Amino acid sequence: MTMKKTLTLAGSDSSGGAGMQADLKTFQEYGVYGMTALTSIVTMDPKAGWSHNVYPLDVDIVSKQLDTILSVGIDAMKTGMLGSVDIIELGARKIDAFKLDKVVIDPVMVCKGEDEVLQPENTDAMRELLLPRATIATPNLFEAGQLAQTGPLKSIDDMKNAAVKIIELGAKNVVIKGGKALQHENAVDLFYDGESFTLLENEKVDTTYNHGAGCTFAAAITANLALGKSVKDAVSAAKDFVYAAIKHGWKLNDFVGPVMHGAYNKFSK
Ligand SMILES: Nc1ncnc2c1ncn2[C@@H]1O[C@H](COP(=O)(O)OP(=O)(O)O)[C@@H](O)[C@H]1O
Ligand SMILES: Cc1ncc(COP(=O)(O)O)c(C=O)c1O
Ligand SMILES: [Mg+2]
Repeated sequence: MTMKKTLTLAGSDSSGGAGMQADLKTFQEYGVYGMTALTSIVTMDPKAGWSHNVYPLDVDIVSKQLDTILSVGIDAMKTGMLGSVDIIELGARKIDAFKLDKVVIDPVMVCKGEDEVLQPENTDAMRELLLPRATIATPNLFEAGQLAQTGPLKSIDDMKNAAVKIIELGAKNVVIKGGKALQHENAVDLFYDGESFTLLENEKVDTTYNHGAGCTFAAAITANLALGKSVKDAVSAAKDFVYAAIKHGWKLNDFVGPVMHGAYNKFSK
């Protein structure tokens, strides 16, 4: 039996809901074979309100993981938390060297519940080196404002303006996640392919158990691309997948509630 193969170049979320853990759980739900190049390890401090610490890995270790995986070959890839500018540069070089053409860039800058950009120096490198190589970029509202350098996005018109800038910066497609952050009765995402805008909407689930939603969404897009869907269809399928995951989000402890990565197959099919 042959399987479609996917790569995630991402960080480890020790609490299991986001990062490469979310990616692998999502790939499994789609029946694609997931491989991981780990960039950084994130720990949470239970004595300090679950505040996050990021430990980037040495770029040589990341490079060796990528060589292992790319020697096998992949059908699609995603990036998540990248850890350092060196790792971003490495990712860009490998995308070029292996002519990777289904590339989902999830430009992770913040973790939910944290209000600071974890590694500000990475933002410029992602804008300059990864957007031009993106089949699709999947920023949340905050990240889209940072990449497009428009300041905070507060409306769908602001999202459209930022989407145009992100395409000008080189991404072939972009989906800006309005999610919970946008003041709107629904959870609205804006998809733009450089020609027309499409709004993806569903009910806004009233929950704080949404840890890992963005990673799960980007991983679902990646899996759908690997399976041969068009970019637009992959995004639309991923939106339904992550909606179910959020709807069935659950409490892990007093600080965090992850999405239920497998909820779509369990409850919505
Ligand atoms: N409360 C919610 N109800 C329904 N969908 C949501 C909710 N929060 C986020 N989403 C959706 O989940 C996906 C991930 O978005 P978001 O949580 O904003 O990303 P991130 O985790 O990167 O900040 C998007 O499709 C967004 O619209
Ligand atoms: C390793 C890692 N990647 C990505 C994220 C971002 O997760 P989300 O899907 O909630 O945007 C986090 C947040 O904790 C993380 O720890
Ligand atoms: Mg995110």
